[in-house]
Amino acid sequence: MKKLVLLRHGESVWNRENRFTGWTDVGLSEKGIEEAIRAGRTLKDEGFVFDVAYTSVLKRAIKTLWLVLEEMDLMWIPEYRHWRLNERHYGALQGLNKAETAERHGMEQVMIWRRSYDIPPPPLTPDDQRFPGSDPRYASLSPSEIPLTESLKDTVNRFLPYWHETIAPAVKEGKRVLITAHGNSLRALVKYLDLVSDPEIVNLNIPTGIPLVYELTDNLTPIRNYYLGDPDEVARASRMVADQIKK
Ligand SMILES: O=C(O)[C@@H](CO)OP(=O)(O)O
Repeated sequence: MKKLVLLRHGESVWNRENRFTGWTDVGLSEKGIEEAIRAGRTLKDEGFVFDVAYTSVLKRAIKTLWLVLEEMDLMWIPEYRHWRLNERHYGALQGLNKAETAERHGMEQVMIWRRSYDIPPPPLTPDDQRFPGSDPRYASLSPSEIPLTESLKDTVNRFLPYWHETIAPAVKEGKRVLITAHGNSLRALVKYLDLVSDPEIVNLNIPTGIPLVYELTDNLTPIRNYYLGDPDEVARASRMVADQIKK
């Protein structure tokens, strides 16, 4: 049996302000730092050890990884950062308050932008200062790989090549893998691993800073998954994510 641990970064400053974030590179809030340290402590107390870690090129996920590894006394293991693990690009919604956006456009529309599988939020224009085209960390990407917006389906499609080429082979080879990433990039991976249907994925919300453990067969078919946390607390935290568009 193989094990894989997924961890959404701790609360970010824009999570606290309830703003759509996407590829915006915001840091962790004080609470987010505490959540990451707690996640590291829990993993250590539960006897987890990692051989390698993967994260995005966004500092809220990188910092979460660092805090976890520090807490576990595993700062020496290899860490790989890749843009394919980034949060789903939120297009022209990036920076807007979620509840205010729902007031302006209606809950139903925002729910579609936020959670539908294949309808993306309104796109940025390439001259928008939020467009990541001139950010040096994306300099090696082809123009078609730099998003103006993304649906969850787009996120699945750009995440999976890295999963198949890099992460899955490491897990198959017996490496104990930790992935620290984002609410929607992890939803993309969960959708793929658990064969979640398009309508069902709408209801999946991943809370910040709570490790999600996957037990997998040698072929990486999921056997079961569970959060390392009190189930009531996990349910409450997931509901809070879902409710961010309510006032
Ligand atoms: O703003 C974002 O990038 C994501 C994650 O924080 O938000 P949501 O849960 O609304 O998809």
